Amino acid sequence: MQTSTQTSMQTFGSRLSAAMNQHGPLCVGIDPHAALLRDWGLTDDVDGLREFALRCVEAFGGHAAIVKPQAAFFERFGSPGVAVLEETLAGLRAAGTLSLLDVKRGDIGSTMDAYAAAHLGPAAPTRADAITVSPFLGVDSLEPAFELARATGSGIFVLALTSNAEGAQVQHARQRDGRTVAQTVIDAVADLNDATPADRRVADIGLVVGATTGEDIADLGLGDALEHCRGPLLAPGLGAQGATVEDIARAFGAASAQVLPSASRAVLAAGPDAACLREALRATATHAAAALG
Ligand SMILES: O=c1ccn([C@@H]2O[C@H](COP(=O)(O)O)[C@@H](O)[C@H]2O)c(=O)[nH]1
Repeated sequence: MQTSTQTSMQTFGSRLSAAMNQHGPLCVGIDPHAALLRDWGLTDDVDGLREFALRCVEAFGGHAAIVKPQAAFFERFGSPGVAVLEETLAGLRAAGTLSLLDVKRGDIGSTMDAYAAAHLGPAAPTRADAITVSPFLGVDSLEPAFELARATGSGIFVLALTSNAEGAQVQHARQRDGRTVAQTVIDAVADLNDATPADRRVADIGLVVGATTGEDIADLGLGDALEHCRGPLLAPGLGAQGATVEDIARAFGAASAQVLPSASRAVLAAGPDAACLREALRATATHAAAALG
């Protein structure tokens, strides 16, 4: 039986869809690389990290469909860096902006339960509206995260076809039934999203499909499966990794309306001025909206 909280709770898919309509289909990353800290005139330490991350919150909060802090760049400073991550996520929440924490978690179910609680639990210090997860211990091992996401109106993005060339070693491999590993992940997510109302632009469980994977989508025949999975398709690799929004539109075809291109360095290079960062975000989001329809 549903509780009154569950019935009144908005799903992640509907919140994301509204944000994509309002701000354009773009996910902007907060990736405080050492080189970017230097370019912004900041020190490569936790003070520099905090200044960088809070400047991004100021620039993107209220202006982006969704913001994706990359956990690794915070964790490299240990617990003070994680405290900055908590502050960053809280800042985005206060601005009413969706957050997607890129942590790529994946483990046996009993441990996955704890990872889910750490990032999707209602009172967790590093809670986000959505997280990235790795399915390579089996998509079913991620069930505790799917379950908590359903209970809290959060989202999950499952790695399927990543933007790096090395991903092919695993993701293009074929199983006994002839399907690639990538296709198995996409089909499993389609099953999870099966009950999503037909009028919803995107469902709650998404996939990560790199913006750079256009030829692979075609060669592996994944276009239809991506469209039918109904989930948002996070497409990292825009800009710094060489992909353009036109590449994305060509590669994803009929699934283009579900695509959420993601750019970090390409937008962050406009810093450190918050107005310049916001302008770079707006220009990229406008371009993406025009290309993806
Ligand atoms: O397949 C993947 C999955 C995740 N990422 C992450 O996205 C950003 C990309 O940053 P750019 O500066 O826009 O290249 C980064 O956090 C990656 O870890 C990805 O690139 N590909």
